[in-house]
Order: sequence, then structure tokens, then C-alpha cells
Amino acid sequence: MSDPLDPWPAPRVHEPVDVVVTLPGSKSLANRALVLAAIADGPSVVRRALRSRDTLLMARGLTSLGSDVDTSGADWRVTPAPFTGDTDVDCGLAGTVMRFVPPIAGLSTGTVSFDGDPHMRQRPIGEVLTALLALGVDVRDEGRGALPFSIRGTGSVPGGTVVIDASASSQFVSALLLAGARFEHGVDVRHDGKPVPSLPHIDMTVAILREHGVDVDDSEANRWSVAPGAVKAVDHVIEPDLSNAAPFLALAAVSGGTVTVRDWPEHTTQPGDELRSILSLMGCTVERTDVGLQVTGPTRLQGVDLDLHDVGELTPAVAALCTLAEGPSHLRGIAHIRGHETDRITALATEISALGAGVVEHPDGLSIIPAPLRGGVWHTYADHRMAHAGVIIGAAVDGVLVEDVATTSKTFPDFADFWSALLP
Ligand SMILES: O=C(O)C1=C[C@@H](OP(=O)(O)O)[C@@H](O)[C@H](O)C1
Ligand SMILES: C=C(OP(=O)(O)O)C(=O)O
Repeated sequence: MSDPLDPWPAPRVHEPVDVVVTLPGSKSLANRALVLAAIADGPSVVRRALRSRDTLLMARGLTSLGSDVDTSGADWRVTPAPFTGDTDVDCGLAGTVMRFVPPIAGLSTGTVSFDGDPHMRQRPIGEVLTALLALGVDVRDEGRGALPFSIRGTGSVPGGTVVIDASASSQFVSALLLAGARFEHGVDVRHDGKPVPSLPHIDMTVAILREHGVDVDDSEANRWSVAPGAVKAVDHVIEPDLSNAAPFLALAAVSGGTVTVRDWPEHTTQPGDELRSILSLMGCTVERTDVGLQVTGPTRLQGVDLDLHDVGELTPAVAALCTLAEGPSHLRGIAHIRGHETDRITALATEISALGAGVVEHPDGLSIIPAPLRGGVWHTYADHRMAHAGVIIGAAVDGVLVEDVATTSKTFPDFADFWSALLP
């Protein structure tokens, strides 16, 4: 039976909001912490773990390899054990599961088969599979360089030096680095190709590896080298997801009100931290307070010209704000987001223009020319961040209906209820 609330009428905001929000944990930090916990030298705890589709898929994947991952409470206890036995891993639509789990599956003594949602078979992974073959892992992928594929583990991975083209996703590099210490010769990853996107996410990988006592050399551009050795068991407290803060801070921007995100970290590798400067450029007032990060919206939002290459996952929310701004905007450097949960450039261009704004789609970005907007169905293409973009526009425009808002469960539990409760 179809859900009578799909498409979901996005709540309108009629007056400036004034709210403080506590956001769930970061998907990127949680899934890195879980992978390292599973290959560590003892049990550990991932505190304030994010309970969402992507992290539960990761927990299930690691459990099926052989780890014990107890997800029953708010803090998840991981007890590593040798990876044995044949098993299947469901990647859903989680890039972190599809890219981070295969390299550690090489350490198994069984055959590990990977598949996921229909669109996951289109998302890029071939460079990781080719790299694993070169590092001594037996990979079977029907020659497509995509899901479905399987890894026939032998209990160890020789490792060594490998050259990849990581211009389609930083996760290719992160995946090899996360497993590398457990390879016999470690791993030395060199990138050859157009610039690697989302570099803060590689910095995040390097930082968490070092917290686990792993020796990583990232002193040279486009080269990362991980020495072989133990991965120390370390407890983590997961920071709030700063990329998922985007729709909430955007609510301050569109209503001219104030939103504070509690516990915004002082220092972080999360790319969402870049929202501080993006929102300032758009005319918001951004301050740190004792509580967290406080954003107050302007009377009029300004258009921006931004290269989002390093922070591509912020594009849908930023594009939504650009649609509501006073002047045109240009978002550049983001060809790689065509390989995200959907082709985000085409999806945004299609949905924004359907509501009446002018949009020019470029191979690596979008130009957005604001115009009076009308309501209509906002399609989300199974993409959580497309849903965020729809609710931001829907807060400012009558009659926006967000299709499949439940797709936000990829990284945020009960997003729609949480969002509705904030609007006065
Ligand atoms: O490593 C990670 O946790 C991520 C890296 C980035 O991927 P890309 O480099 O494919 O953009 C980012 O967009 C994604 O949301 C999360
Ligand atoms: C690109 C994203 O996710 P994934 O980890 O599935 O690549 C995202 O969350 O914006």
C-alpha cells in the first residue's frame, strides 16, 4: 500500500525560527570508526553512534565477516574476531560500505559477495577492485568493474604500491588506507588523474588512522602510504554530522531566524564545517557560542560563486539556498557528484527548474538564476540530500511536495518528524 503522505507536504516557515538542535552523529566518522574497530587488536566502543541505514549496513556487513557488533544501545561495542566463512554484504546505497569493506574482506578466509540497491550497481568502484587485484586480492567482478562482485579471501593480503585514478571519489583512497596497516607490506597509494575530490574526507581517514596508532605518511601530494602494523583498539565519540546540519542552518537562512547546532566541534575534519564560510558568503551571521554554532539569516540571501570540489556533498543544500537567493549563483568543480546517490547535477537542475527557477547544467556544476517559484512534486531519486534540498525550498515556497522523504534515513533517523517539530 502506498504511503498517503508520499509525497510529503514540506512544512512552510512563516516567521523567523529560533531553535537549538542536537543532531545525530556523522556517518563518515561512524563508518570509519566501525571499520577500524573490526580490524583492531581488541574490543572498543563507538559512542553516540549514528543509527541510520548506512551505519546499520556497515554494522551488518562487519558482523557477517565475523566481528561482533552490538548495536543495541546508543554506544556500539565492537569485538573483533577473525574473518571466516562465505558471506554476503548488502551495500544498500552506502558508498562507505561498498568501498571500505572489500579491502578488509581480503583478510577473510571465505568468499565475500557484495551487492546493493539497483542504483548502487551504477556507482563507481572499479578503481578499488583493480587496485585490490594489484595488491594480491582475488576479486571476481564479471568484468564490469561494478557491483555485484566477490572477494575470495585467503586470510592475508600482500599489499604494496598501487596507482589509481581517484578523481571519481575520494573514498577509493580512504578504502585502501583504512585496511592498509593489516596488509603484509602495508599500502602505498598514488593518485594519477584529475584532482581528487573531497580531500577533507581523506584527511579524516588519515586522522582516524593515526588515532589508532597507524603510521601514515601523507607528506606528498597525491600519495598516501600506510605502514604495516597493528590497528590499536580505541574508543570514539562520534561528532554530530555537520553535513546534515546543512538543512537546519538553511532554515535560519530562509526564515531570517536563528538556528544553533549544539556541540559544533572546535576542530574537525568534517567538510560540513565549510558551511560556516558558505553561509557567511550568502549573508548569514555565523558565530560560535557556548552552546554550539549559531547562524542567523539575513533579510536577503545573496547568490554565490563557489568551487565545491572539496565539499561536494554540501551541493544539494547549497543549491536549494541559491534557488532562494536574490541573485544568480554558480556552483563549480563538482563533476564527481554525478556518481553520488544519483546524478546530483542533473537531479538538481531538473527539480529546481520544474519549480520555476532558471538553471543551466554544466558538465561540472550548475548555474542557478532565481525566479518566482511555484509548488509541485520534488523528486528525490532515493537521495537523502535531494530530500534535504526539497524541504529547504519547501520551507519558503507554498505547495512543495517531497517525494519519498523517508530516503533521509540513509544518514538521519526520523528526519521528517524532527524537521516538522522545528517549524513554528
Ligand atoms: O569518505 C566519506 O565518508 C565520504 C566521502 C565523499 O565521497 P566522494 O569523494 O565520493 O565525494 C563524500 O561525498 C561522501 O558523502 C562521504
Ligand atoms: C555521497 C554521499 O554518500 P556515500 O557515502 O554513499 O558516497 C553523501 O552522503 O552525500
